[in-house]
Amino acid sequence: MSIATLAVPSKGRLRETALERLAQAGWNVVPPADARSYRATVRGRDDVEVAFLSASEIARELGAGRIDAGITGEDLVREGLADSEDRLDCAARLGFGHADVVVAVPEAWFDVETMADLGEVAAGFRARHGRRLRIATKYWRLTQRHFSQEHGIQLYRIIESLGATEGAPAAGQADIIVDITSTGSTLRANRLKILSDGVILRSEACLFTAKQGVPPQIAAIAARLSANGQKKAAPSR
Ligand SMILES: Nc1ncnc2c1ncn2[C@@H]1O[C@H](COP(=O)(O)OP(=O)(O)OP(=O)(O)O)[C@@H](O)[C@H]1O
Ligand SMILES: O=P(O)(O)OC[C@H]1O[C@H](OP(=O)(O)OP(=O)(O)O)[C@H](O)[C@@H]1O
Repeated sequence: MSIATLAVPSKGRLRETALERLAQAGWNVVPPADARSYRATVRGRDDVEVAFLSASEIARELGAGRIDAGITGEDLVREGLADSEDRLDCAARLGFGHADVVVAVPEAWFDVETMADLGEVAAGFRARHGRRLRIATKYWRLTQRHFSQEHGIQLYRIIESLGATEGAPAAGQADIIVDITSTGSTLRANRLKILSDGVILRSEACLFTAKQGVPPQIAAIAARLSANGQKKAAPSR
């Protein structure tokens, strides 16, 4: 059997739980002897190699076909790769790292509750303000798809935001935002509200694989992770 490569987040909020879930499914990742190394092994297995990469690098490496599987956030895969739905499968939803990618507008926009309302605002924006509606986000691909393809809204400008996106409207850098939210407290603190049909993606950590040519050892761990995830989602009474 040839060696399959599985990528796991090297840092950040997904790393520890990803390693825990793998261990529960029977794969104990053995940390590399040299802490600076980004390669590790799985105890008792010589048919798997573990690569520690950042969560967004995992999406890129899956897209490039350089790894057989990777645990990362669905938002990073859908945003990072143009054709991810055609090429990659979420082979196991892992039940952690939950975050929604949402469209949020200032709470003070009382008349704007839906994407259709926002479309009307966008259409009249230039006439009223002399410029297009500005959307601060780092999710430009998901934003374009949601606004242009799904809701037919074409008149807007994306302002690239790499941090503190929720602060952009108050700072006058943008009018509205597209960002992830988990507890909602950052949106509330910045007096932003989610549109009723403004949830673009409900993301969680997943084990991603290519749609075709999945090595058998990866298919096996995906099935165990998936079964364990379902047990967690529906605890017995
Ligand atoms: N409250 C949250 N804030 C940000 N990301 C969250 C939150 N909850 C879950 N996530 C998920 O965690 C993932 C990002 O993890 P993390 O922030 O550790 O990586 P990162 O630092 O963004 O990665 P990289 O270093 O590659 O940019 C995303 O898939 C995101 O959806
Ligand atoms: O809905 P909430 O629970 O408030 O979480 C959402 C916030 O958490 C994340 O930021 P974080 O402070 O973790 O920094 P990051 O953007 O660097 O990940 C994210 O970018 C949001 O701003």
